[in-house]
Amino acid sequence: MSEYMLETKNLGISFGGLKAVQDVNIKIKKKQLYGLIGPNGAGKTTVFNLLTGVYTPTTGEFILDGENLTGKSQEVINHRGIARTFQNIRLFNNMSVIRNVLVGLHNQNEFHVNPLTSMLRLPRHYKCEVEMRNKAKELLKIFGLEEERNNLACNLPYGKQRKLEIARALATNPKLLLLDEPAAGMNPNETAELMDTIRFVRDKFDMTILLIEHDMKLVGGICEELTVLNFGTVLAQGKTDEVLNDPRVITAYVGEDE
Ligand SMILES: Nc1ncnc2c1ncn2[C@@H]1O[C@H](COP(=O)(O)OP(=O)(O)OP(=O)(O)O)[C@@H](O)[C@H]1O
Repeated sequence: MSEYMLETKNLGISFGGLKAVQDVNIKIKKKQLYGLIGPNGAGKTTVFNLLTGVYTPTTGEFILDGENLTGKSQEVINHRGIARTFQNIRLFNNMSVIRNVLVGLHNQNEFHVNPLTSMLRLPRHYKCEVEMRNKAKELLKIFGLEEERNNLACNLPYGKQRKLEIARALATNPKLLLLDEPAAGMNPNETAELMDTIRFVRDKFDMTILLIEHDMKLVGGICEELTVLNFGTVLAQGKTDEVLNDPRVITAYVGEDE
């Protein structure tokens, strides 16, 4: 069995003539907290879109826990174990907090009930509903959202909406969690709390986490290894401290500030 949860091999995609992502090779060990960083427009979100089936790679492949998922649909990829959050939060705003998590749980085989059982409201249907609500409550408790479970998602403060998005992604029982700029728009206190939450999720669920982030404090604080993208290709890769001190990486970011 592979020691890696995710391997990408020469992953790439072109849009018209533009090679948005090219020859990206990343290996993420099981239970690792791994960062994907790089200046604006470097191709980070495009890599997430490739790994979740939003885009089909033009070149290369990606393997999750030994299974090649290249070319599979978004639903299949999610079922096989990749879940994500988005740069701009995408919750079901007019649903309650708990409903948002229940939507994620409905995706799981464990909770699949024969449609006839549901239609006829047979005991199995109710048992499943109760189990799902309990599971959803458990998840909300972990994220400190249990008290607000019946509020509308849109009424949660920003930091809590971010947490709810992570809870909903976890409800699909993934092997790999992709977080797209989880600290975007957060103040330093919220960011510090989020760092604790991400570490906790990794430890509690033995989760492998790949995150895109611009906040270097967060990246340096929690990521064990990094890949830096620049103009769609890998600029540097390896242990976080070494990568962040790599002169090529510093130059790429200085260029961004100008
Ligand atoms: N569907 C698409 N059609 C055409 N070009 C695209 C498409 N999706 C992404 N691109 C291009 O791919 C490049 C990489 O964009 P991407 O959003 O992945 O960068 P990023 O590193 O996530 O940037 P940011 O940090 O600003 O979010 C950009 O030049 C972008 O315009």
